Amino acid sequence: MWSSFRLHSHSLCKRQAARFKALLVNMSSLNQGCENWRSRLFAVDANTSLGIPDPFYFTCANSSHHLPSLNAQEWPVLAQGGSAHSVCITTPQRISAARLQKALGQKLTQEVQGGCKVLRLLSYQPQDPYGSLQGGFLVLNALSCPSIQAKLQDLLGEYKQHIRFCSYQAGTEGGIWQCLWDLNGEGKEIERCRVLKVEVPDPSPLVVNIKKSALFYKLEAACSVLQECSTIIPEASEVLKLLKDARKTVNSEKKFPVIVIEGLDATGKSTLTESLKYSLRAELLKSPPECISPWRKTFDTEPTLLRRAYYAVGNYIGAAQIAEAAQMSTVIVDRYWHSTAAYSIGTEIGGGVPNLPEYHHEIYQWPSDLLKPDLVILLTVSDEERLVRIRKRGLAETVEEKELESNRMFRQKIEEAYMRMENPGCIVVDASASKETVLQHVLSIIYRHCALAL
Ligand SMILES: Nc1ncnc2c1ncn2[C@@H]1O[C@H](COP(=O)(O)OP(=O)(O)OP(=O)(O)O)[C@@H](O)[C@H]1O
Ligand SMILES: Nc1ccn([C@H]2C[C@H](O)[C@@H](COP(=O)(O)O)O2)c(=O)n1
Repeated sequence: MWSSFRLHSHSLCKRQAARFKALLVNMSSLNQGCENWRSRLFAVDANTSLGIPDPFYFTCANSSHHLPSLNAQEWPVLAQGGSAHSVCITTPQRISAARLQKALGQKLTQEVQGGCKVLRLLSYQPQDPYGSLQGGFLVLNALSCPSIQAKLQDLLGEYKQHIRFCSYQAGTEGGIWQCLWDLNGEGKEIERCRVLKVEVPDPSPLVVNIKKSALFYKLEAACSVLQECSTIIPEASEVLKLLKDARKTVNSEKKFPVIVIEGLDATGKSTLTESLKYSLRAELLKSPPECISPWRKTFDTEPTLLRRAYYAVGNYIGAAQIAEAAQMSTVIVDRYWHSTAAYSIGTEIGGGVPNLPEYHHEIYQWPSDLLKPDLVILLTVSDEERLVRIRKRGLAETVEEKELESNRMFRQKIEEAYMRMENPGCIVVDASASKETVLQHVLSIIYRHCALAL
């Protein structure tokens, strides 16, 4: 529709062209930010507990006619008479977009039950993956339910200025059609186009999303998120103030080694770091640093973008404290950058370990402006032993089998992400043995790597 307008406008007189321009402006607002929407590449994230083990990708027909059409059989919900709808968040302001993504996710999951699967959807324009990335959802309903579209339109009505709503239908020729809906007024269909098959795109929208909103490889990038949200979350200004104070006296030359202990919850980090502190007469620092921990709960309830910015800035505040402490003694750190990265990657990539980006991918690299430790130890224990330790600690008494299974996959993914970190990488230590055995094992590694006298 857009391209045919442009072609004809060449032959229009000035007045007609002006009227035409006004019509286009009108249409663009009607289309809810859907400029070039047909050239977008979509990624639907995996969700093992919803039975989608791998991500899948598609685009819609425009100039890329060489791509094959997606067959309705490839989306079984459509082939079997169910329905599919997508919601894309078009608001350009990233804090609002992140908060809307979280709110919509909760709303959709709560309100469209009964056979519906709400999957995370990301899309970008291939010529500008980072600048055009948008989040959203694909709602799959296995049951035939004619009222689902009306229900979704109703549910999404209050967000209509900030979203693009599409439905997907099986065509008589066996393909799939994407229909764009106008949520204003009568909720009319604006345009439809064929859904085309795409191979795994490079870069994957899922990875672009990690680099854009979950992992910050420069302090500046994390700070700008906290700055932007400081009007709505005053705690963000407090964190920035503490960062400024901490970095007033940064020592870049370490005189003593810095050793980081990493691992999943209840693998024995606190137990080991306390023992190391005593054995090595070292300073023990924790991450996030104590000075910002009063605001941890606040950021933990915020969307990924804000939450990870908080932890990232926490690492830089921690780095300033580490640098200072390393002037006087060996420093032991309970969690640091690898935790921020591994948990972000594990959370942002759906499904299991096979969906993680390959070894040596740039997302596994250390931020160039963050103080590097001399040694990173990753503690691992079996799932069974970890559960025993959690139960003994009394924090979680019962875990449903299904949840345990999906958590297991999640834990494996985080642990694998830890192991793929580079520069510095992690030395993996099986921490299933007794506390004393683990301590002696780790001490021997420290002596070997950090040239400390026995
Ligand atoms: N080697 C060990 N053998 C048996 N139990 C252990 C061992 N190390 C730690 N524990 C016990 O396991 C529980 C969890 O240990 P700890 O709190 O040190 O783990 P953590 O990794 O610091 O956990 P979190 O990250 O959740 O704070 C504690 O009850 C602790 O006493
Ligand atoms: N430097 C850090 C430290 C912690 N986190 C995040 C990762 C987990 O979500 C959580 C674990 O912390 P714990 O419960 O062991 O205190 O905190 C991070 O991202 N970066």
